[in-house]
Amino acid sequence: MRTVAVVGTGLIGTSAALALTRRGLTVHLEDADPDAARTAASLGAGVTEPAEGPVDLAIVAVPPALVGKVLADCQRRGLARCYTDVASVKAGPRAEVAALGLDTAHYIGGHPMAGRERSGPLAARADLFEGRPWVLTPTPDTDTETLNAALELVALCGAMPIVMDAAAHDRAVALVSHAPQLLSSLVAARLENADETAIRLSGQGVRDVTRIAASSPGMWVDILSANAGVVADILEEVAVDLGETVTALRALQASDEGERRAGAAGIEAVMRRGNTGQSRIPGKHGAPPTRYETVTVVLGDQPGELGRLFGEVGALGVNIEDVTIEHSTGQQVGHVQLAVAAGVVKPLVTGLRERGWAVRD
Ligand SMILES: NC(=O)c1ccc[n+]([C@@H]2O[C@H](COP(=O)([O-])OP(=O)(O)OC[C@H]3O[C@@H](n4cnc5c(N)ncnc54)[C@H](O)[C@@H]3O)[C@@H](O)[C@H]2O)c1
Ligand SMILES: O=C(O)C(=O)C[C@]1(C(=O)O)C=C[C@@H](O)C=C1
Repeated sequence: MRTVAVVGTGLIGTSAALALTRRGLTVHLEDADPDAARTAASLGAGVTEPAEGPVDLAIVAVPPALVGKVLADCQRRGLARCYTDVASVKAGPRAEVAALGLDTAHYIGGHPMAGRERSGPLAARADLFEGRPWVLTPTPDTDTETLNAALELVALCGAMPIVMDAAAHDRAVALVSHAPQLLSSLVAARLENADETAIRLSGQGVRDVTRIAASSPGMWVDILSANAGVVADILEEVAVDLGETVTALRALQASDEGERRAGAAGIEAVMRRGNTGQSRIPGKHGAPPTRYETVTVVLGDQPGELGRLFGEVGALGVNIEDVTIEHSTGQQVGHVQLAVAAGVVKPLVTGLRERGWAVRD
């Protein structure tokens, strides 16, 4: 594959385009909003000039409800030999593509399971898809060249292909993406009118749970409209759990000791079920979940400190598996939590302290 067109140069389109240009492919960028395409080009994601002939693959990266319409336009123009999309729901776009009588042999549905709570090209990252699952939903009439082009796209973006049926995909993402999005929004919604003194105490817990509550409402109405029934079923089950949790909490306040014990058992049960569910989430690259240790470094809020820290961790021969940065309101320092393999904690802590870093015990 040498030439690609990205139609829709928002977060996902531009991230894919950046990954592909870095691999030496020629990427042609277009968007209904010319500013978005120009911005993506200025980031090095490709060129805004149209291709002279059909490109090898066109990636339709527009909101889910527009996939059918935009694909129809691309196929009418003969933009590419093969087409894919990246929409967060798969059955709806596929039904629309069929209803519009489009060429289904040269179109394959796709969905990278990576994103951000921000939209637009400026939020794009070339490494957004690295190590992440990327679902492909071929049908019996998908032609082999199209499947291969999509597999090559996934590989070039550093992601892991997962072939699934569109309906099974939609049921799965209802559980691991769509319901969690609404639950995050519901938790964040409690903060809407909360007292400022409470908000100022926000630590990492509430930040972790509410990060995706900053996502685009318009995009999510579009996504949830195409998967509403399954998501509603999951939230109904959550509502039952919530009811039981409230009952357990009330019991914890009872004067009767037996009732209090039952309440504690109820809360412990929900915590344990949560532990079990959380531990099933795969680690990097789809590998079994790995237990990393956390080393917390206190960092002065000055330019370049983070880069210097990462450089020195690298010089100590330690691989950073994940990183979380916690800034407390009104503080001039941040806490950088480095997730590293358990075996390297001791030498890392010693090495960093020798180099003058404040490492928390
Ligand atoms: N945001 C995420 O976390 C995420 C993750 C995976 C997949 N997706 C899916 O990727 C797709 C794009 O999402 P995004 O987050 O990049 O959104 P975005 O809002 O950042 O970008 C969408 C872009 O599509 C453009 N567009 C709209 N109509 C168009 C048209 N008719 N022709 C050409 N361009 C048009 C918009 O101008 C915008 O630049 C969606 O289908 C979404 O479901 C999103
Ligand atoms: O991490 C985020 O910010 C996301 O929005 C990612 C996320 C997800 O739920 O995992 C959101 C929707 C997409 O369809 C795929 C990925």
